[in-house]
Amino acid sequence: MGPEVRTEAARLSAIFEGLGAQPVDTSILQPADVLLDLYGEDIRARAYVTADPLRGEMMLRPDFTVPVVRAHMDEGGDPARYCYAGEVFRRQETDPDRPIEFLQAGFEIFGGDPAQADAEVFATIADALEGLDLWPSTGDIGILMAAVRGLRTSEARKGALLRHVWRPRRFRALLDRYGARTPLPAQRKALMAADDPFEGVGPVLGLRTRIEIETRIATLRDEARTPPISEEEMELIDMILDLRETAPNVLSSLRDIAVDMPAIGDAVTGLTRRLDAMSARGVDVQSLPFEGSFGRTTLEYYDGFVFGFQSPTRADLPPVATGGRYDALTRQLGQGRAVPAVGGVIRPELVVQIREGRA
Ligand SMILES: N[C@@H](Cc1c[nH]c[nH+]1)C(=O)O
Repeated sequence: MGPEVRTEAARLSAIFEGLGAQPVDTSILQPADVLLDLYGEDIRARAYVTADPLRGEMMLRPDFTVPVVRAHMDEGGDPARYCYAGEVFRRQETDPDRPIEFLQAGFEIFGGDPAQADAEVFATIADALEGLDLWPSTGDIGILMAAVRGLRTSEARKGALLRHVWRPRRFRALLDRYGARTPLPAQRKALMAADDPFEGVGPVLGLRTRIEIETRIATLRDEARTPPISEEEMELIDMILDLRETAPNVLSSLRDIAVDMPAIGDAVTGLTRRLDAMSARGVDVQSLPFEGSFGRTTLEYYDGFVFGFQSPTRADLPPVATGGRYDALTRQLGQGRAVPAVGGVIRPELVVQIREGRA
């Protein structure tokens, strides 16, 4: 890594510190058994995990956010803001040109008004990247979550959809099944119809007990008896997933959708307030892109505003900056306490690479 990269990381840290963020460090080796699940499927597959004889499973930190939240929930008072710069580690499964170890310079805001904090994080990162002509993307996982929670269907279905919000393909498949757009697989249908599913199957082998299997079949039967999600609600969810427009146009579509789906009302008000706060900070909200599905494939702790900045001329590079809101993560690590929180990171190596490519 060249000295320019360290200089760039220091420049970014100085910007965050200038906003009152307290510099923090986290151990490179983190407890995997406690933390790894919080990242979700993608990172779980990409973390470097090792075993320590006394501490159990350890991993090379895949990011700073989770360790910083953990430390804050253990010992910090609200509100608080932190910044950091250091290496994170992620396996690359397919692309050998992507680094497995890279620097992140970032900051996190705990507490305060969520719309203001979202706007501050986004505007600070946009300003820090000024001159690189990057393209922003934004989204809001909270809108889709609110829509799912408001569906007129069983809690079991809502729970399953919420667990898969970050996995678009599985979410789609589940939704289409619940909306009766795809039929039940033949085998499942036969199982549902059988008077005694154990008849003629011989002794119960395998890892699951008979009681576990019976409970699972009862759950599947409940599911099969639940009426399909209405076509009207299916279409509203589709409309949310397909949103891809400037933020003001998305906002007006969402207001229309909220008439038929009042459950997203608060999330839409939150988006309105965020856009106002962003505009007050000089963000060009009129042309800001917003996608209903943005941020659904990365970190599973995001549950509100999400954003990224990408080079339009270097689409081969990963996003230069990413971030988002993760209120629920603070509750998971807070032992009963929770605080609204948002943050973002910039990758100094990519900033230098793009800047040099343009020089
Ligand atoms: N930790 C995230 C970025 C982030 C910081 N704060 C919120 N999000 C990442 O590694 O992509």
